[in-house]
Amino acid sequence: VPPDLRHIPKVPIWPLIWSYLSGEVEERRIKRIILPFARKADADVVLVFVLGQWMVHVLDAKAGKQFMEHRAVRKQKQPEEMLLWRLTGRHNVFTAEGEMWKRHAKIVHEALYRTTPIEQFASLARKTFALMGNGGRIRWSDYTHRFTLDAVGTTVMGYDFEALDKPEGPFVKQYHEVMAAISSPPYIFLPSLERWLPRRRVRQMVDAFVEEFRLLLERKKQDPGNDMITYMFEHPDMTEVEFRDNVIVTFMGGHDTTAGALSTVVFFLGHYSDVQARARREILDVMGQEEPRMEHFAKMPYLNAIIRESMRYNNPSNVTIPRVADMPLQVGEYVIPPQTPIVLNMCATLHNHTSWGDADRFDPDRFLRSKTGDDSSWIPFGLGPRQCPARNFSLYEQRVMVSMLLQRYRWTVPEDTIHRGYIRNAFSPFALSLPYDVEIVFESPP
Ligand code: HEM
Repeated sequence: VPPDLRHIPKVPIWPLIWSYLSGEVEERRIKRIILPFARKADADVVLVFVLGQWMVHVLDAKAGKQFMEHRAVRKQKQPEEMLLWRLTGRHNVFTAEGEMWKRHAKIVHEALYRTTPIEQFASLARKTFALMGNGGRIRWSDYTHRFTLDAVGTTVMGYDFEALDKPEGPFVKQYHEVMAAISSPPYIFLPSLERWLPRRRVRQMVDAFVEEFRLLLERKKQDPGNDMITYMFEHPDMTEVEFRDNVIVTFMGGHDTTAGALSTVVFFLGHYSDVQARARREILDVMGQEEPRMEHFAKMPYLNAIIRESMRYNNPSNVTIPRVADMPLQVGEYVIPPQTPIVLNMCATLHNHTSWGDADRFDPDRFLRSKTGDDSSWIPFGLGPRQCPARNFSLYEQRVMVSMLLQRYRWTVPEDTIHRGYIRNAFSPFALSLPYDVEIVFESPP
């Protein structure tokens, strides 16, 4: 450990290395190694060995705010070679900094604000139910991916990928192939491999996919609609490359994350039948058999609490992109030296016993009990100016899907589920928590 970091409690290195080598998912590593260590050390700021360097992990929202809202803090530069950046480009709201970020953020936030289409989410939910028919045993996690892909396609890009109707359609297939190739673990953990063993075919695949987006934008210019791209075009000072990169990054940020959240919340509702029954009573009282409207959701505190609790319990996003500063930073009781990478560990913050009490219990009511201070620690979308610009978009997408499911089906988790005991997430090179093979038994109420 560098001498200027030795004052910070250090998570033991060998269990971490073993965890990386065994392919353990990020969320398990945090709950099994980092959180118990921090609890024993009574620390909310710890050092964690990641990808060959020591990083500061912040496990508490108050300390998180100190650096995530600090003006001198910026995202750490990620390895140039990673093909993920070839895909997203570098001229977008996710990668830009300073004044350039402000410019992108203004346009993307404004466009997203105008694109929270409850009716469109509802129409795609209906399409999903038509495919599910009367129910039966269904691999729900597949449906969530198809639903969110079409949601982001139609609303952000004004383009229907038809992932629900044609899961093997050309665009969807191309997208999955590109993602699988750029997520190859050896190249994620050792990005310089791309220099020594360049993958020409994968580069061509990525470039071809990026070109698809460019063509889509070109077509959109002739055929505007009620979508984010059309609204972005109202800003003629943006370049073609900036339009394209923002659309790709929004498309990518908007799909897997919400799919994971929808898999988790429906799993928990299937697991806790009393929670499901109470939620159904609430939504039927408010909506009856009507289609959801924005004003309905203000009258559904329990549904909102369930979604919040589910995101607290298994947040799709475990850690932020590392941040750095050119000056020393006070974080909690520690001074962090300049250039030290710091991450907000959202998974740990959302399971911190000091803020949440019995953090391992699934308890939506915790959000309904007054004045617990819980809200300030509920940070699944990050913190500060760079927190997720699409948090409302995603929350409404979840509210629409779950409320409409409750109107139409009852469901349970099958006895032989692989998720007995705890919900299992797939391995993700981008440290996401996305449950896999979530099978649910749906039945239509008589
Ligand atoms: C459950 C769903 C989602 C979760 C948990 C989530 C989480 C996050 C988090 C934690 C960040 C901040 C990362 C950091 O600070 O390093 C972020 C940023 C971002 N998210 Fe989301 N997100 C979700 C859905 C979406 C959706 C639906 C979209 C687009 C339609 C989206 C687009 C973005 C973009 C563009 C950024 C970068 C913002 C910036 O750097 O200024 N996200 N998200």
